[in-house]
Amino acid sequence: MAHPHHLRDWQPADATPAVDPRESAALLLRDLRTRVEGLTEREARRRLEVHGPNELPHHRARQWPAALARQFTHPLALLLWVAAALAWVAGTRELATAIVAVIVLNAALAFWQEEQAEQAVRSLGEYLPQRCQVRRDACSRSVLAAELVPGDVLLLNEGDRIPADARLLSGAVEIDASALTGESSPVERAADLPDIASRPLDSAVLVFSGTVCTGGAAEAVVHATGRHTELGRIAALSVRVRVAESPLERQVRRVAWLIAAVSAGVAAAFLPLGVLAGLSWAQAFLFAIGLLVANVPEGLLPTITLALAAGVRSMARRGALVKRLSAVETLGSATVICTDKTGTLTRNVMRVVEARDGAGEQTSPRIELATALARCATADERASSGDPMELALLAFARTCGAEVGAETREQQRIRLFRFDPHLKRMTTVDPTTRGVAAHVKGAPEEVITRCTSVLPGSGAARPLTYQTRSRLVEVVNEMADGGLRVLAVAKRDFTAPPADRTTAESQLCLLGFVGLIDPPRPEVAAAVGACHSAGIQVHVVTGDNGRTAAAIARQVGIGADHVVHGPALDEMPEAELDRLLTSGQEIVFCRAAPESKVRIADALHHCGHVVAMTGDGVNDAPALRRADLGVAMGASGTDVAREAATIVLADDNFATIVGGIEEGRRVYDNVRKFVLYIFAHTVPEVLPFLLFALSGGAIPLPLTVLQILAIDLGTETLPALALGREPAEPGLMEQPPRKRSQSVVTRRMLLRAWGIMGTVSGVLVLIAFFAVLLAAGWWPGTDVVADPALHHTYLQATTTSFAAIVFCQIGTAFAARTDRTALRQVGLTTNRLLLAGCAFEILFAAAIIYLPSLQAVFGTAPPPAWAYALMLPFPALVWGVDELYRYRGRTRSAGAPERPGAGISTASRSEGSGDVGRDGAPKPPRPSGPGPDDEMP
Ligand SMILES: Nc1ncnc2c1ncn2[C@@H]1O[C@H](COP(=O)(O)OP(=O)(O)OP(=O)(O)O)[C@@H](O)[C@H]1O
Repeated sequence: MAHPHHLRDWQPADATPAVDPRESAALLLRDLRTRVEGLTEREARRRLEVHGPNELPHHRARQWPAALARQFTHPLALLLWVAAALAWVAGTRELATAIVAVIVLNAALAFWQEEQAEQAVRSLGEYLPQRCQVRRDACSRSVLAAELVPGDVLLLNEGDRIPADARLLSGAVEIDASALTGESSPVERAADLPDIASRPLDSAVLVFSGTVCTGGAAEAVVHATGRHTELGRIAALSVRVRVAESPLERQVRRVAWLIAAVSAGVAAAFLPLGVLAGLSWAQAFLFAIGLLVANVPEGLLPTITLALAAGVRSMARRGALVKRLSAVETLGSATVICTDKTGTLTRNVMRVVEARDGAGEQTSPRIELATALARCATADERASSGDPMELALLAFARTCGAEVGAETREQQRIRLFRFDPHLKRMTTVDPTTRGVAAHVKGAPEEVITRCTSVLPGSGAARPLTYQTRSRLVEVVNEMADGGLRVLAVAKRDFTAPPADRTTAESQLCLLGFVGLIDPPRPEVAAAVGACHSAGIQVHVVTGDNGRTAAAIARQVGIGADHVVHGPALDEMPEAELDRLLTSGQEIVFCRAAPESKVRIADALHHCGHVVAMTGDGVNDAPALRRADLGVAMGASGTDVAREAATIVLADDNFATIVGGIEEGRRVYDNVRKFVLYIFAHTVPEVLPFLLFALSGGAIPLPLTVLQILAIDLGTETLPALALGREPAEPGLMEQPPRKRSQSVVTRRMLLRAWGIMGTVSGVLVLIAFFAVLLAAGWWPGTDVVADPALHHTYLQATTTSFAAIVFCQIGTAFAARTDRTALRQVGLTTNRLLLAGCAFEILFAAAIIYLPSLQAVFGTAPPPAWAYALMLPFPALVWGVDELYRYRGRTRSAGAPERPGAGISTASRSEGSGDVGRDGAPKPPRPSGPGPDDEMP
């Protein structure tokens, strides 16, 4: 862009025009060099260059030096520092150095992992940039909030986040300024209120960036953007992303501490044992430290954070933006989804497919009906902005010959009583040739009760009789049963504008009904099926008619045997609601007020469910906050809902929630695989030490301390990380949801890690060790240090132990890839990272065994070739025994009675057409009962 030089040289800081936003609107417009019609697009671009983007300066969320320092000072690291100091004091400088190297490496790795996690969450903002409506070149358009400039005319609506500081020009809004002022009750702001407040924040004509519009509509002129706004000045950046510790991380931290305490205990116990076995105190001390260092699980926590962050990333790719790391995990344990209908289950692309006259008959629509629809709307067909339902109604009105231009409509309109989700109707008062008329549209039951006459397909209006009324109810039910959204349209003529809403909406003449079709999204039925086999129930909570909602629900396979009407829900006692929600039926809550969602979320939570609740409107915010997982609509939802929610669906699609649940389950599973793998090495590492101690020194130590360090902190790291990236296991979505209280470490996991894979590895390692020693003529009690020939054999034997553990851990890694299924089903090569990790593991081990410089440090000597032949089957043996254990588990559970939670899938399949329930109602998804997966005490 060509700019005069003086403009380009301007610093944004000096560029704010010195205006007083509290002067009169006319003066302010003049000072900002703008008009009610808005800036021109070209001028807006120019100003953007001058004032800079409407963004707050990014101060990095994390101060990296502090974050790095934390990695060196967390309790587990401190434990290692103590060990290093002790090693130094004991005179073993190289061990001390090795421990310090371990601390540094670990800190670097943890820092990098956390940085990655931060980055994953931070970048989410870029997926969902805030947009706002402005008027430019006299037309309304949607622009990025970051491109707003002083002088822009903002069009504010219910649910919008205020993107900049502005002065109202017309209209009135209700503002929630709690983010800025801490005041939680909404305040009234209107263009024509007197401005008598002492501080600008309280001014009745100003609105500020960072607050939200919870009701009403207004136009306002922007006077400050970016860091010149009040929000920018107080630098109270509202933190959108919370990186609080998740329950999973808390649990793992506990486990890490438990292991650290056990290792410290084992190390302390080793001291006297070692001395009894004939070691000097100094040597025993050294081994104790080695044991301690080897078993402190330093890498556990950051790796889990990284796994969660990877989950956040891949969910974002699937269209679900998660604002909190822990939500990934919560999603994986969801047991119930409460979903909206329009836009989530359906496509929100509406079309009028049926019209009836005031008597309920199918005739060609009269112009009165079309005119009422054209007048009673806020959408703009030409700009295709506004509610999709209204756009469909306008299109229909146009084909019936009505004038649907938004501009004339708004100019002529005398009053607008907005759509209210509680009243379920809206009304406008517009001029007619003979005076004025109130045009009403809304839910049929709300409108019919306010009618006293009907307009048939031809001829004059006639009184609404009792018979006609029952006929109308039948007609509406018939239309709704076909899945149509039915709206009633009515009008009343006045000589002068009615005084209030009640008058405008009384003694109406029913003009007819329109039925809109909104087909289900094609992918939803499969997603609902997936929920059912995963033991997840789906309830529908909608403001729409029960029959319409039930019809749509059935089309996508949701049970919908029980339809609960809003008023009935309001009167239902808590106990009955709890009973209903635990009955295992899938329920359609219809004509529900937004507050009902809070009640449903609370009741479900009370019954032990983990609830994902969707919402899009301002009134949904409390429910979104209250549910375990608030899910907001990214495309059609309001800013308010998006702020309150934990997850934002970029595409508003129900199927995306289910994708998120699968992702959450996968991440949780992978963390467990990773923990299993890390745990399994304990036995083959500790067993040699115990043998040495218990034999009273007759058996030389089969493994050195530095070799243990090389395994735990060298060869094993990459395969462990790779397990965190394992693809979803087959049958993952056929498992019932896990219990909310279930611990990551279960008894079954410990049995596999220590009892099966660990024990097998331990035995194999000792076999290899003794084979090398015995082959060279060693016998228990022979001193391997005194005899130089035997000493070399001893070095070869310990190296063989080291190599054997590496071999066994490769088998463990492959076994850990699956929790229940056979590895054949998972596929041997499906985790490329793991293959690479194992290759690294082997290269690293080879370097330690064969590079002379490393041989000196780690005390290694290349084992004889036949020892490798002996060890070659080790991976297959370790994996094979675990494979047998899993096989036994599968055959057992196949013989056992069906697990609860899988009930839903069976019910829905056996009854066909997704008609879940009836008598064979699905069981509520109860996570698997006590069994081998029993929680840790
Ligand atoms: N713009 C409108 N004008 C008049 N009536 C409306 C309008 N929008 C909705 N209604 C009526 O109010 C009822 C409830 O609408 P609301 O938007 O609250 O439902 P909802 O909860 O969004 O439904 P869904 O779950 O399908 O998204 C609708 O069934 C319809 O009868």
